[in-house]
Amino acid sequence: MQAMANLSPMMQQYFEIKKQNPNTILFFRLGDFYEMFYDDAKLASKELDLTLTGRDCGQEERAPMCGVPFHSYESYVARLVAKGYKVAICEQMEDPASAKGLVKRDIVRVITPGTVLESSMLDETRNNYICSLCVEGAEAGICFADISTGELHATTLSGGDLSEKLKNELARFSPREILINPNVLGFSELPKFIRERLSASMELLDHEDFEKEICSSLVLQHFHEENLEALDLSGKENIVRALGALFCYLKQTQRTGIERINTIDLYTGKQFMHLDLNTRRNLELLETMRNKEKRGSLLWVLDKTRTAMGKRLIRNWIEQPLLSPAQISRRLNAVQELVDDPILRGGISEQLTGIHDLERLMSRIVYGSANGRELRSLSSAAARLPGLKNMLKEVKSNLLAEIYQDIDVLDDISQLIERSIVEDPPFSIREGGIIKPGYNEELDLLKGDMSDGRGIIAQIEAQERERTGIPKLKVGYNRVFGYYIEISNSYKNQAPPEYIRKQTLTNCERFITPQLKELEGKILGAHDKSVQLEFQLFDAIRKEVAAQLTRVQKTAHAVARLDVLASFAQVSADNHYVRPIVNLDGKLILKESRHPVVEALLDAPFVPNDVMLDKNENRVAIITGPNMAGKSTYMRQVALIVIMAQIGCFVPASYAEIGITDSIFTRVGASDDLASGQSTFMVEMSEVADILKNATPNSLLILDEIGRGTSTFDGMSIARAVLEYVADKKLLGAKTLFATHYHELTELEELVDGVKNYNIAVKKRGDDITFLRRIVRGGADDSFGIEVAKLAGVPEKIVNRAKQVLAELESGQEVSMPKKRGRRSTQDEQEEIQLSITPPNEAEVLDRLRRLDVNTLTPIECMNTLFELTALAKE
Ligand SMILES: Nc1ncnc2c1ncn2[C@@H]1O[C@H](COP(=O)(O)OP(=O)(O)OP(=O)(O)O)[C@@H](O)[C@H]1O
Repeated sequence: MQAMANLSPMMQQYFEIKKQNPNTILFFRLGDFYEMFYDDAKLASKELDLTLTGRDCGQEERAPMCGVPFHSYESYVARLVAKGYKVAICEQMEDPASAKGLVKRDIVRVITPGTVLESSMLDETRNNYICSLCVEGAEAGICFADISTGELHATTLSGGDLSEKLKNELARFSPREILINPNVLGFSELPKFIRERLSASMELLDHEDFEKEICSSLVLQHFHEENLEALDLSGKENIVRALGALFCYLKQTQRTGIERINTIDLYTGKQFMHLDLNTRRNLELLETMRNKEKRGSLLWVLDKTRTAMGKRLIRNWIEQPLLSPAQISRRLNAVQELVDDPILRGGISEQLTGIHDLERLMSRIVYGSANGRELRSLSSAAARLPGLKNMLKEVKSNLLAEIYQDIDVLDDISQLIERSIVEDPPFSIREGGIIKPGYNEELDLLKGDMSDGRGIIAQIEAQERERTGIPKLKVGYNRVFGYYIEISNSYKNQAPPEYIRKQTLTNCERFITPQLKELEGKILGAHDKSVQLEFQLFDAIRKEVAAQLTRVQKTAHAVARLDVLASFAQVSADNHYVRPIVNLDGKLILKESRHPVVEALLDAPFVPNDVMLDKNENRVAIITGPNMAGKSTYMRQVALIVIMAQIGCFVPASYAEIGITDSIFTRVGASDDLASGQSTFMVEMSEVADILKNATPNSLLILDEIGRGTSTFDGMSIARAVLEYVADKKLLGAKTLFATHYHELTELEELVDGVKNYNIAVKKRGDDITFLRRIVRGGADDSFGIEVAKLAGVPEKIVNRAKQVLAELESGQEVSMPKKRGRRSTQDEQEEIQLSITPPNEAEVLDRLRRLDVNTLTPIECMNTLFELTALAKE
């Protein structure tokens, strides 16, 4: 930084910008490249595999530098942003302060993980949220904005275990970037959770950024309101603080375009079913636990949406089951209408198929970064809206009728774009070729001048050929000389004296003439003017479209809802789902219910089962039965069906009555959390503790093998105590499915009110068992663990020994040690080894092994031979 005076003006600008933005990688526009310098260049060269070069900057040492092409910068930025870096795009612009019209460089936008707008950097199926979190005392204001769609959600969290609540809320929205006030650091485990569980980047702001007065004026300014009442924000101080800090950050990074966030969705936890982090993961709502894949999740079964907007909304709906029977029925009525009318359903899905992502297109248009192609995409999406709306003309259900009202066919917008933008516009908006002939008279005149000029050039070529008698005379153009006359070497001596020689090439000479230069001035002048005018016209069209933001957003939301409802209807019709009857009396009655995901994955037919839970005699079902019988599948299917019903979808059963459930809690499987220093059993118990603290009488509890992580008696005692607690109406009395291998617990049916025993039937013949997958009343008397171990391929010797131990335990005897064998002969041992490894091609494998001389082989050859012999042995 020393000797700033020696630096070139460009590098001086660089250092000035860098000083203001020390933690940001500057992408500095130079011609057709974005260049990075010094530490940024070193970092980018490492992270992006770019070649590091040097640039002379007027200092002793050359500045380390690397660059990426302008037209493909997005992929490089995407890679840096995915790693949590911030990238600032610096563009050249005319400096109005400079009399000489010097070029000034400045940041036009900072791209951070939560502020990405470029479609190539976004996953169209999910929102890209930025979160702002303000904790003050026992309360937190939290908001989530997606600047690529214009959504903004905000709420207040308080009471209970605030840290757990925050984790749940953060996990539900899964933001890419989180702005926090210093008080958040009081929850020591939260930053770790943000980094490791959410893989989000975290920005610690100052207390002043959340200052009450400043934040409320920023919020009012943003929404053009006079007071907080108008926004329903009075008394919601922490939401205002979080919003203020968010708007300030967006203003600093985005510079323009944040006005597309024009409404706030102020939600409360009371609208939606409570699903904690573990439950969402255990029930595999959006992705599988093991591979984090969509295939195998509930979303995978339900998502038949056709648009990106629908894909994003269906995720939100699945994660937010409703609590109001009226709202659930509204969705169910719409789904019913679409299930009953396959022609309407098919037509809607056909029309939806060509509708591009209106929300994200509009964001880019409002931001000012959309090009001609994106405007054309908007108009081709809009062109499908009249057909779509027309299909809904006679719908009967309220929700579909509302969607019909909300769809604006946007014909003025599509007409404007159709009229003004060419069909296949270029990528760049600064090189012309974008505006249609006939749209603007002045542009047409300029283009006319250009083509007249080109016509005259063609005439000149013909005239000169005739006048000079040179048959190969040509008029050409290049960026250096402009228009010139080219004569091949064999005729160059015939060039008339008024031709001015400009360039000598190997085979020809190039000349200019005053007439050609005059014409060139006219053509190029017209070209520059027309490119300039095209850009201005395009910008004006873009702004005209941007002014229609609210209409497009409303339509986009209507399209998204229709898409999700049509998807639910399609899945329901395809899989013979039934409409659930939603009630408030807590009854959960299912006839012939199925697991929606397992039935879609299984090749064999799925065995349906009934469910009977209520708030009285059937509060708790203790489910016993062999391993592998289907206990977990059964319990999860009940939870998934409740969720499906409460998001407004039909359910996989022949009959379903669903009592509104305010929360579902699951404790399934065991997962170590070694990183946090917690053992399997510790994790299990802390999850159980959370469930018991947060469940209500209207919750559904899925408890799978509580207590299995410790010794039998400890485990069984804990399981029994938990069961007694959840069953007791005075303590909790929540509907519970409780799977266990502790058969002793089945005696609770006799002892505790509301407990019923069930088991999943198997058929035993000799040592073999067949899984019937049917749930029946009563407790099982055996877990058939040893038989299942045999099925799983545990060696027979061990299975036999296990049977012996079991028999001794069951008869109350002391377990005897296995009989010691006498010394075995070497022949016995060899036979045993041979028995255990005897492959079918034994002779050949052994023979080749004997003859193998590894010293003559390369390591690769050795490996290949080994693979070959292994394969042969297995044949
Ligand atoms: N109703 C059913 N119809 C057909 N197949 C089923 C059914 N229920 C379960 N299965 C199959 O049985 C497998 C095992 O089921 P599940 O994991 O639910 O058994 P489990 O009783 O919980 O076993 P464990 O006690 O060992 O945990 C499932 O992966 C599924 O393929």
